[in-house]
Amino acid sequence: MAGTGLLALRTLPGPSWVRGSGPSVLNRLRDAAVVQPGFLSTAEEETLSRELEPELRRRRYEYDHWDAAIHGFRETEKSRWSEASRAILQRVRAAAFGPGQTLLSSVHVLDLEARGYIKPHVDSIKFCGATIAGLSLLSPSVMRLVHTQEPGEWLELLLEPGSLYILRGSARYDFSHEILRDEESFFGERRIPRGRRISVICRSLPEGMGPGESGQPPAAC
Ligand SMILES: O=C(O)CCC(=O)C(=O)O
Ligand SMILES: [Fe+2]
Ligand SMILES: [Mn+2]
Repeated sequence: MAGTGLLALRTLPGPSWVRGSGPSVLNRLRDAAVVQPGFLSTAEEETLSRELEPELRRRRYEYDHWDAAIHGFRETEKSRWSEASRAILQRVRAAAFGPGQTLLSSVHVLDLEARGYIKPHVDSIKFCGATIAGLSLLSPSVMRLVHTQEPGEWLELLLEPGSLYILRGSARYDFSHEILRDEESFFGERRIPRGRRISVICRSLPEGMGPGESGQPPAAC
């Protein structure tokens, strides 16, 4: 019979929605790249998608330039929300941000179609502060983080619908992040078929910048 000690050893590498190139990077990013599966209830997922759908549908998917980070997407910066959605966003704030952090006044809503994807990038340090927190709706996806100086160091996050991810500190500044396209959408051996995915992303303002001084952040921050 296996003792509890052995069981603990076997499950040590971390939660089943985070994988990495090794124990050192998993340990270092333990609090910097976080996934909370099931953060949203089914009712909350529906509240958000019902509210977002009509606004998104007015826009056309963009494919843009060969060097753009995001392909097959439409997006909006949303600052007016229903009361039910405001309560959800308040929970995100409490879960992801510290009391000293100010958030960008509008929330980034990104709709990736089934063949849409996001190439590796680091969010602009001019417009975004130390913390990025995103809710995922509709389709699961895999977010990959790769160290910008040490490409052998990586992390993969399994983002199920209803999950919240948080990137802060080193995960946000020292690693690029990307959302894998359908053909490459694997979490380890496990195939994660990509459908349409909507993300709702809250970001902190760069330190020392008041809410009125942020200027106009670019569409994809
Ligand atoms: O869709 C997401 O969760 C991430 C989007 C992203 O990386 C960005 O807009 O900079
Ligand atoms: Fe990003
Ligand atoms: Mn961006």
